[in-house]
Amino acid sequence: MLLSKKASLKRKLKSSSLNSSRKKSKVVPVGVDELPWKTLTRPSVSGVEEDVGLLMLEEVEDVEVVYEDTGSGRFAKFNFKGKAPQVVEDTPEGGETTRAEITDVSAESQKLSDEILENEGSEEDTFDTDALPNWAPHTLHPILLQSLHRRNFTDPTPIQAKALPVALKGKDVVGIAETGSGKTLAYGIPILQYILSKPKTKSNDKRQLKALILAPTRELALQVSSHLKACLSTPGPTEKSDDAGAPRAKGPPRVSVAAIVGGMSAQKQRRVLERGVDVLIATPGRLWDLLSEDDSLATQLKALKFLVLDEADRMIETGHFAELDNIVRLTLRQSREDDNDPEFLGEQRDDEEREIADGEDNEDGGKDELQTFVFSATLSKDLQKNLKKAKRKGVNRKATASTLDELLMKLDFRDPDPEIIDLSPEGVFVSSLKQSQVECMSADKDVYLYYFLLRYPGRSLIFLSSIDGIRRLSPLMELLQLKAFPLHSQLQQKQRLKNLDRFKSIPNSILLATDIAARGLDIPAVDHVIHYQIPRSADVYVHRNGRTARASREGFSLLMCAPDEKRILRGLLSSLGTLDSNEIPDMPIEIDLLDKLKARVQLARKIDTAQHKVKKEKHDKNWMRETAEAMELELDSDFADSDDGAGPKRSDKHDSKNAQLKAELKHLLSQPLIARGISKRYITSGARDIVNELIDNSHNRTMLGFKHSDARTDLVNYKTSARKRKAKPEASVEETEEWTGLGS
Ligand SMILES: Nc1ncnc2c1ncn2[C@@H]1O[C@H](COP(=O)(O)OP(=O)(O)OP(=O)(O)O)[C@@H](O)[C@H]1O
Repeated sequence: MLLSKKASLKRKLKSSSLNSSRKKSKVVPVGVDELPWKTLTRPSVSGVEEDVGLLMLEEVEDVEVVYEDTGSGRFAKFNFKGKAPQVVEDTPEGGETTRAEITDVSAESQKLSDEILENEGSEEDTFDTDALPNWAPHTLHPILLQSLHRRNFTDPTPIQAKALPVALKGKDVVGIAETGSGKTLAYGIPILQYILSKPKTKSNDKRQLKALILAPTRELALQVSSHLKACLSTPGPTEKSDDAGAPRAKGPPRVSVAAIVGGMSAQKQRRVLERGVDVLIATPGRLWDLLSEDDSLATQLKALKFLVLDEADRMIETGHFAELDNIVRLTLRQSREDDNDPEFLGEQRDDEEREIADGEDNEDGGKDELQTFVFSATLSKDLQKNLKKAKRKGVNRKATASTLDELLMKLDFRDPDPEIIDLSPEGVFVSSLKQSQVECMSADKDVYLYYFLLRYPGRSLIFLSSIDGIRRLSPLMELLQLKAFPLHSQLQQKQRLKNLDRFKSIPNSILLATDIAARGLDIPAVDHVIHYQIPRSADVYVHRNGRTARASREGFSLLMCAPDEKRILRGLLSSLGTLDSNEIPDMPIEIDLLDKLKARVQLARKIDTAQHKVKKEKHDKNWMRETAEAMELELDSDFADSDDGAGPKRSDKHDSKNAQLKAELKHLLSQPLIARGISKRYITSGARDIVNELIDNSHNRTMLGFKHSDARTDLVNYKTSARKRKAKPEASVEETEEWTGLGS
C-alpha cells in the first residue's frame, strides 16, 4: 500500500502479520510521521515507479491501518503494534508508551539523526579496503566501496582506471572508450566521491545542485540515474548482523540523485527540483523547458561543480543542439560568457594573453569551480585534436570543424589542456563481438530474420530505421508467436520503459527499436544485435553493436544488406577505417528451410493486412456515423451495410475469413521444421544422423536436424569450412546454392 506523507515523499506501508513476541506488544495510535520508517533499497532497473522523481522509498512494519468515517470525511489512523523504534526501547520496562511519549521520542530521534549527520564516522562510513585492493589507490568513500564490493566489481575497468586518478584530482576529462566499458562510473564515481566527502546535508537544508549530467535519450538518463543510485545504496537493516531489524535513525539521503526527462510528469519533476537535488541527470529538451520557468535552477547552474556530457556526439545529432547550447551557456562563469560574446568570436588570443585571462579566472575562484567531463564511445580523432589545439592556442571559433567541435569549444573546461583519455580499440569494435552479414532482397528480409530468430533463440535487439517499419514488423512477429516489443519515440514514455523492462527480464525476447536504443542502454546479456537496415552512419553502427558484447561478455551482430544498400555499407565501413565489407563474414543459412518459413511469413502478412483492413473499415464507419449524428444527417442504406439484419454484416464476413487464415497459420506453426536430409519416416535412415542429438537433448527445438548451437559458433565453423572449400575447388552445389526469394 502506498501513501504519501508529503506530496513529494512516497512511502510504502506494510501492514504485516504479527509474530508471537510482537503479539504481546501494546497497540499505540500514532501519527504517520511518528512511525518507524525504514529506507528501502530501490531496484536498479529503470522503471516507472522508480524514476518519477521520488527521493526515497520507505516502508514500515507492524502497523494496522484503521479507517474512520467522520462527518468531514474518511480518515486513516495508524495503530503501531510492533517493537518500538530503537530509541523508544529506552522506555522503562513495562512502562506504557503513550502517544505523547512517542512524539517526544520522534523529536528526539530527529535531533539524534541530525547529530549523526553532523558527525563523521557513522556505521556506513567504514569499509575494510583489503576486500577491494584494486580500488585502494583511488581512496574512495566507504559507501562507494561497499557498493562496488556488493556488486562484485573487484577491479576498475580500463577507462575507470585511467579516468579516476585524473578526475579525482579535479581535472577536466574527455573520455573515449568502447561501448559497455564502464564509462558511467568513470565520471559518476568522482562526482559521488566529491559529494560524499562534504559534510552531510541537514534535513531542513535545501540541497544545491552540484552535478548536471546531460544524456541524449530518456532511457539513458534514467539508466544513469539508476546506476548512480545503486552506488549509494547501503545495505538495509536486515542485511546487518549487528542490527536485529530495528529501524535506523531517519535522515535525508546522503546524496540525492534525480532524473528529469520528457514524457513523465513535469509537475513531479518540478517538485523534486524545488526540494533540491545534488545530482541531476537530464535530457536537454525537458531541462530547458523547466529552466525557462525556474530562475533558481538557472542560478544553481552557475554554481555547478560538475558538468557531464554523456554521448555528446549523439546529443547534437538529435536536434537538441539549440537546447544544449543554451544550457551550456548557463553553466559558464562570467569570464567565459564574455568569451562567447559574438563580438569576441573569431578573435585570436595568443598564449600569453590566455594565460593571464586564466589566471584571473582562478583568482576570482569562479571558473575553477566547474569540472567538465565529456564521454562517448565515438569522438573522432580529428575532433580530439581540434580540442587540444584550440584550447592550447586560443581558438578561432568560426573555423571549428563540426557542430560538436563548436559545442566542445564552448564548454567551460578549466584546463587549457583537458585530459583526453582515448581507449577506443584499434579495430573500433570490442574483441568479444562477432560481426556477420546476410545479403538478401529487401522483400526477403522478414523471412531471413524469422529464420535467424528461430535458429538462434536468445535476446535479440533489432534496429530498424523507421517507426513505420517497427509498426509493420510488430504484429507480424506476434502472429508468428515471437515475443517482440517495440521501442520508438512515438510510444508513450511509460510504454517505452515497460517494453524495455520486459525485454530486459525475458531471456528469449525481441526488441524492435529505432536508434533511440542505439546509445548507452545497458541491457544485460543482449545475445544478438540485428541491423534490419544498414545504419545511416558509422557511429550509429558502432553504438548499435555496442548493445551486445558489454562488460567483457560475448556478443553477435548481423547486418541485413539488400543490393541497393551495398554501396552505403561499403562507404560506412570504409569510414571506420579498419573494415571492408568483405571482411564481415556471411552468416550461414539453410536455404532449404527458407521456403517453409516463407509460407508462414506470407500467411502472417496476409492476416495482418486483412486485420488492418477490418480495423480501418470499422474506424471509417464509426467516424461517418459520428459525423452524421453530429450534423443530424441520415446515412443512406448502402452505408448501413446489411446492419438491418437481412444478411451477414460485411465485418462479420471479414472476421470469419480472418479466423480461417489464423487457423491455417496455427496449423503451419505447429508443423515441425525439418532440415534437408532427414527422413520423416525413419529418423535413422536419413543423410543426417539426428538420433544422438535427440537422445542427449542437444537438438534445436524448432528446427529438427540442427544441433542447439549459437550464432557465434556456427559462424566460426562456417568460416573454417569455407576456407577448406576454397582450398578444394570442388565445392558442393548445395553449399553454393542461392535462395530464389519470396517470389509470388
Ligand atoms: N568496475 C566494473 N566491474 C565490473 N562491471 C562494471 C564495472 N563498472 C561498470 N560495470 C558494468 O558494466 C556495464 C557497462 O557499463 P556502462 O553502461 O557504464 O558502459 P558504457 O561504457 O557507458 O557503455 P556505452 O558506451 O554503451 O554507453 C554495466 O552493467 C556496469 O554495471
